[in-house]
Amino acid sequence: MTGVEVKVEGLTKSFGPANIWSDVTLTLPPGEVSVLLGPSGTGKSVFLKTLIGLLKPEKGSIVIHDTDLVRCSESKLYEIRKLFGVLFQDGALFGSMNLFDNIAFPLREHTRKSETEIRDIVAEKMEMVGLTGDEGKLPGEISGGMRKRAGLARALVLDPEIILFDEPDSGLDPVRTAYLNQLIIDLNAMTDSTFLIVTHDINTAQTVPDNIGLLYRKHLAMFGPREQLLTSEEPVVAQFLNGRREGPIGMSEEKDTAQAEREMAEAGELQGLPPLKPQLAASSGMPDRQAVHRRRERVEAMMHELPEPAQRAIRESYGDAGAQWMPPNDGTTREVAREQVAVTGGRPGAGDDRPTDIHPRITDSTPPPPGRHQLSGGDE
Ligand SMILES: Nc1ncnc2c1ncn2[C@@H]1O[C@H](COP(=O)(O)OP(=O)(O)OP(=O)(O)O)[C@@H](O)[C@H]1O
Repeated sequence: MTGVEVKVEGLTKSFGPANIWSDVTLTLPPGEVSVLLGPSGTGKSVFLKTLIGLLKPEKGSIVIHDTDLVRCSESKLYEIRKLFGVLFQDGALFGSMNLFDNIAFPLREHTRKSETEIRDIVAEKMEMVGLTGDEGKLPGEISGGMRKRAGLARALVLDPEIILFDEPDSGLDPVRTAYLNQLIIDLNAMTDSTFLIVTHDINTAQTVPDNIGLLYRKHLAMFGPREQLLTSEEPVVAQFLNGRREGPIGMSEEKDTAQAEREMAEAGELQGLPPLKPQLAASSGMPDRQAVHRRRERVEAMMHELPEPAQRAIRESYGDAGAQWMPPNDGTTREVAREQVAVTGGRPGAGDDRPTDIHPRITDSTPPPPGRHQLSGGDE
């Protein structure tokens, strides 16, 4: 099942007089993985809760399958909510139920499936997250990483078209986070669902998503292809990606502009961004990630809107083949560039006839990731 597009327009949310964010507009592309970043307290969790209709915004719309969640009836909202799977921070498992019953819970609540069907579905989802054999364990008897994976199996059990992850990496060590990130990419390859991940983990933001958004100063400061944020020269982005004190983000709120500018000037040499890391690819043996191909078409169409560093990074991420479809920097039109692709095998000016790969996988220089069967390793 392919994930669905989520179109958010002009969304504004306040609690009483306290405005959390205003005029948030973004589209989660179907089946792609998006990450939402932002300093603590900027309302990322509130955004997730608003998306699934648990909180009502004052303004704006959230359109899924032609239905505006903000304005639809309660019964329609109930139906639309079934399209969502949510992984809460702690997995949100029932402490007194074993993993099987926890994962079976949404099926027993929302469907009329027989116990035999439920057993098969639960077994399938537990296998997907590497928990086969742990059905009888209680949440209190397993590690935090396993609880996250059990929560993920439960989020998957109704075959959702959209999966929301609220800080999936919180409380996990870097190694478990790396396993979980690989699992997220593999699940995306298996399900082709639309993913939105809220995280503070810079490595997750650098290596997992196709798109990144940043909530800052009560607005969505940015949302676009991962390379757009990861190469952005905005001070707030540099501060966030480098985890520094110097910059516009303060301890409890944003600093005033004068103080931030003073600090930035003093720490001028710290302005740079960390090197761009390659995006994780699905593990070997996994289905091809369909989102990679769709995203490539989509990014091609919007290339001219992106800043030059982002364009360069995208081109580089596709390696030699990137020259095949990116508008060249020499003023040649896209049509001419396409002709050059046809004639020269993709490198304007190159006359050889090396074979071309129309949809090469995003390059990933990391060692081959673990297979599903290994995911439970080391968690006990
Ligand atoms: N139900 C509520 N009623 C009133 N205020 C709320 C409610 N839920 C959240 N808030 C406020 O909204 C703001 C944003 O909270 P939220 O948890 O979404 O931030 P966040 O960006 O997810 O933070 P963190 O990164 O620390 O998890 C906070 O000031 C919080 O106190």
